[in-house]
This record gives sequence, structure tokens and C-alpha cells, in this order.
Amino acid sequence: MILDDLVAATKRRLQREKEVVSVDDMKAKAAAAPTKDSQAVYDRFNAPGIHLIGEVKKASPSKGLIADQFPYLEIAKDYDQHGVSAISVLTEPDYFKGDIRYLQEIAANVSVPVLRKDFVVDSYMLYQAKAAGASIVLLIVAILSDQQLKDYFKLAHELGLAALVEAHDEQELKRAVDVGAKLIGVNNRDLRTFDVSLNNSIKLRKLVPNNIAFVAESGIHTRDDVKVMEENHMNGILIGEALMTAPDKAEKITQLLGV
Ligand SMILES: O=C(O)c1ccccc1NCC(=O)[C@H](O)[C@H](O)COP(=O)(O)O
Repeated sequence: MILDDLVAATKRRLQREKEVVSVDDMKAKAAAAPTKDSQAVYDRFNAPGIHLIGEVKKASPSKGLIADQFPYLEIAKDYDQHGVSAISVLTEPDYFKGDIRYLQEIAANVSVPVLRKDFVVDSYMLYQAKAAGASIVLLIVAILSDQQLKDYFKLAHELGLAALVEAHDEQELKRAVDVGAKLIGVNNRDLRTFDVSLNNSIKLRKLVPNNIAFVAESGIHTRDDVKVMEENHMNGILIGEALMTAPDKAEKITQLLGV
């Protein structure tokens, strides 16, 4: 399964990264970086209306190369200036052609919170995220044990990072709720088959109390898709491909949000 490959590649990468910057040095870098207010992120998504997370991604396992030209900083600034509530930056290099340096540069140049979109399997990645200026980290339930999920969720908050806890089915959703997630993302993409169904987030939204902000992820392309998400009480939508392939990002955001 692709998630197993992603986890294995991430673990190999971390081994190399720790040789360059030791765990203690990364912790010191994280401690030296400004601490953000995780509650402010949660409040942002709980405010009325639907909140768009615009994603900066060059490639993905399901789509291959998405953006041949990849002026990531310009794209992020464009998102920032045209109404996104947060920016998701892929930092996974092997399958998404991402880089933690993209996040670092983007976080230093935009006003909205920045999400580290990666496959967190080690606390080192949370220290890296804080050191790079992220405000949010993705915790994917499917790749974490209950203990890891609990530990990383706690550590994220100690570092001032909000956690977007991602689930795909009812069982994973229960684990997200049980850990105390305040921001849950439900992926419409089945990562085993790459099939996308907006019905997945619609179905699971009903199982989550309204005091937990809920983000529908993947496969959202049009204003009609967004309307369906609004009608089904999503607090947020995470959109990658539709924005990355739009020649005019500002126009696409305006269109999607219907403003
Ligand atoms: O997109 C993939 O192929 C993929 C494969 C394995 C793990 C994660 C994957 N995608 C990450 C995402 O969740 C999406 O980048 C994000 O939700 C945006 O989706 P989209 O709007 O469909 O680009």
C-alpha cells in the first residue's frame, strides 16, 4: 500500500536528516523559534463560514507531476492575498517533490497559518515543523499507533502547534475523536485505491460533534463541490490540485468560495 511505502521512505529520510541535524540540535532550533498559538488556529476554523486551506504541491502519487512550473513562494503569497484561511505545504520529497525549506520560506512570508503536510512518524518531525515556522501539523491516524497518536498530539500542543488529525473511515474517526482532536480532516481519497468520493467526508461529518472543526480533504474542484461541502456543514476544505493547475489562482479562489 502506498502509505506503507511513504512511511518507509520517511523513516529512511529521517535517518539521513538526523545525521545532518541531531535530535538535540533540532530540539534547540524548535525552542529558539517563535511559539504560535494553537488555539487561534482552532478558533479560525470554528468561525462561521467555510475556510479554505490552499495546498502547495508539485506532485503526488495519484497524479504524478501536477505543476511543472513551481514558484512555490509566489503561489503561497497569491493564496495568502486572496482569501485562504491556511496554507498546506507538502514537505515530503520522494513522492510529492516537497521540501521543508519550501515551508520555511512560505511561513516567513505569509500571514495565515501554515500546515506541514507530511507523514509524521517521529517526534523529530514536529520539532522540525516548529523550527521551520509551521503553525499546524498533520497527524494521519492510519500510520500511527494509539500511543504515537497520543504522544504526538500532546507534543504538538506543547510546541504551540495545532494538529489536523486525519481519518478516512469511521474507525479512524473514532480514534481521532478519542485522542481529543479539535481539528479533524477526512480524506475523500482512499489511499489504497486512489478513488475519490466527496461522500466520504459528507458521511463522516455527521458523526463528529459540532465543537470539533471538520475539514474535507481532496477531490474538491468546483464551486458546486464547495457548495455541497457548505450544505453539509464542513468548517474547512483542503484543496490542492484544482488550485495548483489553475492558471489564475486568485480567480480560482474567488470562484470556489463564491465571493
Ligand atoms: O494525493 C495523493 O496521491 C496522495 C497519496 C497518498 C497519500 C496522500 C495523498 N495526498 C495527500 C492529500 O491529502 C492531498 O494532497 C490533499 O488532500 C489535496 O487533495 P487534492 O485537492 O485532491 O489535490
